[in-house]
Amino acid sequence: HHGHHMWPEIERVTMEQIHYARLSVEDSVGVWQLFAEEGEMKMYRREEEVNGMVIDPLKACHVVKGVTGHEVCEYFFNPQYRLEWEATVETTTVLEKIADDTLLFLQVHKRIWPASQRDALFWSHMRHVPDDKDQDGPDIWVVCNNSVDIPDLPANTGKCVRLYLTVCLMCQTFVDPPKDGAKVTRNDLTCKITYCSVVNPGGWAPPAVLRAVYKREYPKFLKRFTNYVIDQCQDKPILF
Ligand SMILES: CCCCCc1ccc(-c2ccc(S(=O)(=O)CCO)cc2)cc1/C=C\c1ccccn1
Repeated sequence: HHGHHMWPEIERVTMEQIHYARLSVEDSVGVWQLFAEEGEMKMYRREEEVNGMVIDPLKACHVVKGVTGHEVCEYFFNPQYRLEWEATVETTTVLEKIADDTLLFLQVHKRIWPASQRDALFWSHMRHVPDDKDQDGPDIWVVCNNSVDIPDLPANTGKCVRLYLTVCLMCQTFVDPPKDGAKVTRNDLTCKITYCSVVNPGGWAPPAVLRAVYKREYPKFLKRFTNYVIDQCQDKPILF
């Protein structure tokens, strides 16, 4: 797929998003505001507007037992599972298979009153990156979703307002070695999940409405997704 015309952007954006995902909220530029906390899940946002439109960057940190980062990324990336965990998506279509690990999606989201309905056109790339810090560090799996403009699929021609997103799901897997060389079981697995997103809603939507939607929807979104993965994996062999 390195010959695909989108590949240089895919490579650049993916590596840039991994960099941002690895920054802890403490030492990131700008003030992160903790806006939701449920058990191990902590959700932060920065309040940012671009010409009157809310584009609050979001960073969610979560720790989940019993699954690997590869499994979490597989269920996030693979379109066949999408509608089972994504409650705000009405339709999802793969327009192009850029590579085995890279797809082009057109996605229509459910309308959220009082705003108009949104769609999203984005590439999605899944990648395994060895932790360059220390060789025996946890391996990292990521899925990066990034909006693209395609002349043949112009924005805002139908019923939907085109939203623009950059999303990164980064997962680090930690294995607690079991006693005296016993087989690793799911109880020995811990997955540290960092979900970053910047969404430009496209057309104007009242800032208070958008912030209320995100405050309500994002915690539900991440909890529903991670519970779905735990449920799907529990009686399956571990995918490292
Ligand atoms: C007024 C409404 C404006 C649009 C709201 C909205 C914006 C973005 C998105 C969204 C959320 C997750 C992704 S993804 O992580 O890439 C996975 C692929 O689907 C892509 C897009 C959705 C929604 C609509 C509701 C909403 C808001 C948060 C969380 C969940 N739903």
